[in-house]
Amino acid sequence: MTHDTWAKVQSTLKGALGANNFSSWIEPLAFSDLSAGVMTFHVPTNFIGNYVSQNFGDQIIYHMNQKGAAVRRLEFAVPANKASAVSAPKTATAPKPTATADISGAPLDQRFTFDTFVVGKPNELAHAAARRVADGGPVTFNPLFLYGGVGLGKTHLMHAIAHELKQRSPELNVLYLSAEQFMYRFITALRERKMMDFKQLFRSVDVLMVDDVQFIGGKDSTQEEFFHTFNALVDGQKQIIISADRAPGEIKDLEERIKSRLQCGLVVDLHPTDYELRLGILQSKVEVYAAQYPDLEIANGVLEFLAHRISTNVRVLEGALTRLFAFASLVGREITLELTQDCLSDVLKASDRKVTVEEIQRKVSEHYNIRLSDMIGPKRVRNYARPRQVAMYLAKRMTSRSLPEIGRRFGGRDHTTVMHGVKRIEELKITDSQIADDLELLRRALEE
Ligand SMILES: Nc1ncnc2c1ncn2[C@@H]1O[C@H](COP(=O)(O)OP(=O)(O)OP(=O)(O)O)[C@@H](O)[C@H]1O
Repeated sequence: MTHDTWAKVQSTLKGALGANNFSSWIEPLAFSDLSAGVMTFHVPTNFIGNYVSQNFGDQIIYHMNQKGAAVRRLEFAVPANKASAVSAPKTATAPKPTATADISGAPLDQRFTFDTFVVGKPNELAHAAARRVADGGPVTFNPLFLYGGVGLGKTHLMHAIAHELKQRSPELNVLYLSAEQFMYRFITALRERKMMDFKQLFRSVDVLMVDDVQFIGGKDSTQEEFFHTFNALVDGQKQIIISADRAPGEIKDLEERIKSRLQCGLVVDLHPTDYELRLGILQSKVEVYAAQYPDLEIANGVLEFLAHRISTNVRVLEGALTRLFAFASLVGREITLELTQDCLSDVLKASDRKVTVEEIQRKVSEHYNIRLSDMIGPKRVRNYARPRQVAMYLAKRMTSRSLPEIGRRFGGRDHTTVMHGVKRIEELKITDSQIADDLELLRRALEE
């Protein structure tokens, strides 16, 4: 019977989580047992158990209960024959999922601290506001509302605040959870008729952090409960920190009264990263990797290349670097530009800003005030040759075109000519500040 229920829940989860998430996280779970409200799964590794417990635990419990199985808690165990292969503890227990059972929120990522957060122009205000809240003391703005696009550091900053607050005042009751978890807890409390406990629980915290609050848009009863929780905490001078992917006023299907409450404190946004911030983040991550892979060398220009080319979000940037280091260590080679382009061709393609070689040629000829036909044409006088090399360099750096492809677009030149041009500009960039300035200006103009 329970096997059938689990099979049904699996198919619900497949729809809810998407095929990729499903095959990565839910499929590896082997249902083992359900007794006294504890549902046990066998998992291939503790990592999977922990991840599922943190990210999908509440949903699994919710759907199991919806389908009539009384589940209060999940447990994940690595079967004995596999356990010897992993060093982590044998079982991973889900954070107690019922709202009435405890006050634990979602776990905090130990890596998300202020120390590891790189500050640049796009996020300096959000960082300063987060620091202020993390300093504790009297509540000056309530709530702190952080918003910005995907992967720009909202969760990182929230966890950093939580770590800092807990370190300064271990007695503080800091609760961090996603809006989705808030909803699941609320629904569970309703179903189990434990709303009083739920209310008490949420009103007893000193600091409440709710991530991705846009999730409650359109969920009327959750909004209502969130509104009351919010008011009670603000009245009690408790700090609230909220994040969302957009400004309060722009959250779809969110009641006006909630929008206006969310705007009462300090609303700050994390802007999309700029080149300098991306480079700073890459440099700081490389320091971490350097300790992990002491034998790996990274060639000059690789980080700059990645910072140019991957501008979608920090998560993608980090993922690219992780992959690059893993790949280089497998093949035991230095991380060169070529290796980077090989290893990350799909990521680079996906985040291609779609700057074309033609655009580069046009911008460069305008910049140096020469005719496009002269830059592409056969003349070798320096007035044309240098801008041509600059354009070749930018084409290599800013597009995913290969050397022969670039050569073809420069009047059918050979790939070795392009390679020579790229190398020459790389050298001049260091010795000739005029060239370095030109490159920077052109890059910015092309990125716009
Ligand atoms: N300024 C930064 N310095 C260092 N790491 C950063 C910075 N900004 C983001 N990151 C890293 O990028 C990844 C994504 O960040 P995070 O999860 O905080 O994004 P988010 O804004 O909450 O995204 P989402 O909208 O998807 O929830 C994390 O690994 C985080 O550590």
